Amino acid sequence: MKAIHFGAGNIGRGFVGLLLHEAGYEVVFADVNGPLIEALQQAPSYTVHEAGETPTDKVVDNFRALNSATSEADLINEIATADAVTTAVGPTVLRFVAPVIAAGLARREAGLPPLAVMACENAINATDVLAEQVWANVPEGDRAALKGRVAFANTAVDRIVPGQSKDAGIDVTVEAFYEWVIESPAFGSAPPSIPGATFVEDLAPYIERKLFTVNTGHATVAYLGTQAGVSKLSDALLVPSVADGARRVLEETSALLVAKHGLDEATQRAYRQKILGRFANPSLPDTVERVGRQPLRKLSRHERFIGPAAEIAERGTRPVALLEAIAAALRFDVADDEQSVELQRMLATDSAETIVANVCGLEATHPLYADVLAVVAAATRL
Ligand SMILES: NC(=O)c1ccc[n+]([C@@H]2O[C@H](COP(=O)([O-])OP(=O)(O)OC[C@H]3O[C@@H](n4cnc5c(N)ncnc54)[C@H](O)[C@@H]3O)[C@@H](O)[C@H]2O)c1
Ligand SMILES: O=P(O)(O)OC[C@@H](O)[C@@H](O)[C@H](O)[C@H](O)CO
Repeated sequence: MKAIHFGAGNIGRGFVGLLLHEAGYEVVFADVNGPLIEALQQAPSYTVHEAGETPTDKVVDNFRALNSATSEADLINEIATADAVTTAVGPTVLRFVAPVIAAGLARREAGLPPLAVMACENAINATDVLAEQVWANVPEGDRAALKGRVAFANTAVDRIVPGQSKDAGIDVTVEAFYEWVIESPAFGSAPPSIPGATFVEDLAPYIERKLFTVNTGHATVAYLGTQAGVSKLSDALLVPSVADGARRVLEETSALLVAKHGLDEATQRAYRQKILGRFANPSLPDTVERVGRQPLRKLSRHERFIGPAAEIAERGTRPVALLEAIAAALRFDVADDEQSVELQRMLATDSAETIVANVCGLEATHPLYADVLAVVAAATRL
């Protein structure tokens, strides 16, 4: 079995690549980072260090690596004969990998089993977004013929993989916990064989539970921690106001998830407590800068803050802790984060109305609008 994995970064090497390797796939990493690809090409293996109370090392071998910026023709041929394509490049990068997947499909022999395509990004229905972009790169007249050659499945991936130290090379330090949930109906009776993954009929409750608990909580700790002057993520939870803010945010999103998806309240309480414990793991060298990265994405309409806050407001409740977290997110000012710089520029030059419309995607008639407008107005420097 062969899998092409786009994005040989933290989660790519430390999670998706590892689980595909353990499932018996030969993994072909594709990335635009030239030095990273060269390092992977020169190494017979790399090690995933699971940090925690019982540190464990796992060795990944049987992989190859291709520079997707300079070896496009080779990559297309690899996709044409692969069993699976996965991505962990970031939701905004999917449109750049879509054309090469489309070209690989066009080369694929009709007799081969459908190519399993799974985007492993922190976003609701990321594979649907990728699929749309792949089909946009296939001439209309060819689409019907290629439909049977591919199966697109949404997934939810969960493992904290922090930024790696410069001397780590291609090895990766990760937390021990992981969860990969894959929506199965697209595969019919032949889902890919990935023993480390869980296959479910409907991903919606799983991706929302993950994004609105793990990622809402994580980002809250990052933004409140930044305001408290802390850099290491686990240290932020030692600040009582940060821990309290995260706890209250997760109570709000949990109430929504329980009401919306019928989750068991006690199970959800245990889930969020476990997650706060994962954030507090001092063996993980994670930072508020990484977890808070790309605040414009994180403040967008269907993401971890506005997404649940909007639904809570639609149900007639005011999301107080989420609004406090949004206020902290607006203050995220990190010089080497392009979106943070852009956000601060907007706060200095644009009206609150423009920012709420363009960043948060809320219409003036929405029940959350006035509250978000007030929070943004307090952060603008006009
Ligand atoms: N790190 C985590 O804890 C974690 C956990 C779950 C999900 N995720 C999600 O996984 C995705 C990747 O996150 P990460 O932390 O691994 O980031 P990362 O920056 O470590 O890795 C992303 C990789 O994608 C590569 N890339 C960028 N553009 C590309 C292109 N056009 N073609 C091929 N490769 C390209 C980059 O060079 C980089 O190596 C994000 O969507 C993130 O939300 C991350
Ligand atoms: O990757 P982002 O920027 O969407 O979010 C940052 C972190 O919250 C995220 O990477 C988590 O570590 C991960 O989602 C845990 O599963």
